[in-house]
Amino acid sequence: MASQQPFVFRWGIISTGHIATCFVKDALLDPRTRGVHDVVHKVTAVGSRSVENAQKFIDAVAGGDPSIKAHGSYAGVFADPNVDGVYIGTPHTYHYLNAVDAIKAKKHILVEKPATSNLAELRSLLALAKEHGVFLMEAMWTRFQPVALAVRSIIDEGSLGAPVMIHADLSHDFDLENIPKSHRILDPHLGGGAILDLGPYPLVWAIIALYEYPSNKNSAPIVTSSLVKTPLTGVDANTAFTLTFPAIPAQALLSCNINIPGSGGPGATLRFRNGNIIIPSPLFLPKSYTVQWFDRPGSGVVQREETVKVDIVGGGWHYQADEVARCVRDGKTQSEVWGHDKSLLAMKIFDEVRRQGDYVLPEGVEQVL
Ligand SMILES: NC(=O)C1=CN([C@@H]2O[C@H](COP(=O)(O)OP(=O)(O)OC[C@H]3O[C@@H](n4cnc5c(N)ncnc54)[C@H](OP(=O)(O)O)[C@@H]3O)[C@@H](O)[C@H]2O)C=CC1
Ligand SMILES: O=C1OC[C@@H](O)[C@H](O)[C@H]1O
Repeated sequence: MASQQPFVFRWGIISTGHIATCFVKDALLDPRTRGVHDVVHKVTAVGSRSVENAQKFIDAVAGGDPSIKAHGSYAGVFADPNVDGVYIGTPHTYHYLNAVDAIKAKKHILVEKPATSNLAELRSLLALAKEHGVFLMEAMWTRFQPVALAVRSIIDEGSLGAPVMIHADLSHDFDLENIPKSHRILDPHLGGGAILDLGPYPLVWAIIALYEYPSNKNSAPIVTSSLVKTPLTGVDANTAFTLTFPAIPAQALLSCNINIPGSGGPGATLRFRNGNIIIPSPLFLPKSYTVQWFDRPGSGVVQREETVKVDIVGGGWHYQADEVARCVRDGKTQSEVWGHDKSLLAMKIFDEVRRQGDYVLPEGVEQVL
């Protein structure tokens, strides 16, 4: 019997910065190196604000592959008939406009985190995607990685009981004093600051452990937040936020910082009635997890502990690409793992965190209010 051919997904890449490089390197890896046989990825077009940069990117990241077309505009990629879907790797505050143009050209979309600058933009984008019948997913790569999938099944299996509290932090020292104020992490016009850039990662673990927990029934949490802004540009440098899920009941205590390194301790501790799950740093790409079981519920005395290490070939961005290809192949317009409800929830939380911390994006940045 002839073996079934894998589904080929043809990507157009929007922008040529850091994350676009990471994504394309992973997309070009042979999927069989991660045990994937049903989908493959082809990069057929790269769009940049300059055609020279697009070609340089193809030369540097894709070995100058002559089958990849260099476009001197993003619009060129949206109009390219050899593109099934686009990967959008521009700064946060461009995601909405870039995705709108792509949707109107009937391209499927994988858009970097955070999906948009605010909730209103995302609602508008999803309505447009629905109207045009295209697939759209926020690139929440961590949710598709082996550790996240394993943690989900350990929680489902039930021996840890109900979640009670999760602690999660992602910190990175961006050397704020020595980077230009126009850097995307500092510039409020680009949605700079900790919450929009790093916030999605502590949040993804709260979503896995609490929002997805069956008794929560997909309810949105109550949010509190506190921000310390950098005097350099006024964006949030240190952000703490809590999420309370009354239906479980359980809480998350989350933080993100752009002017200190990670603590070196666990990235996240998921605390249950009967034990803990410990996720090492960095929270966006954990390579192991530890499960602790107490001798009896609530005792805190660890009777058994298991650490599982995972091997990842590549940078870990390809798992989300596989999800996009499979969903499109199967005629879906959203992922069941990282569906629109989760991106909407994230934007709702980030809006509220910014509102309580009085972090207002400059006038004209948000396209929909
Ligand atoms: N999933 C992950 O692990 C990561 C995700 N990200 C996300 O990716 C996005 C981009 O981050 P990153 O790649 O680090 O950023 P970079 O600054 O490295 O790249 C951004 C690219 O966007 C394009 N661009 C379009 N308009 C502008 C503008 N006004 N200013 C600057 N660049 C512009 C440029 O490409 P060109 O000149 O070719 O048009 C530029 O190279 C962010 O939303 C971030 O949240 C970032 C890092 C890691
Ligand atoms: O998504 C991300 O993960 C790693 C961080 O260093 C980066 O700024 C962020 O965008």
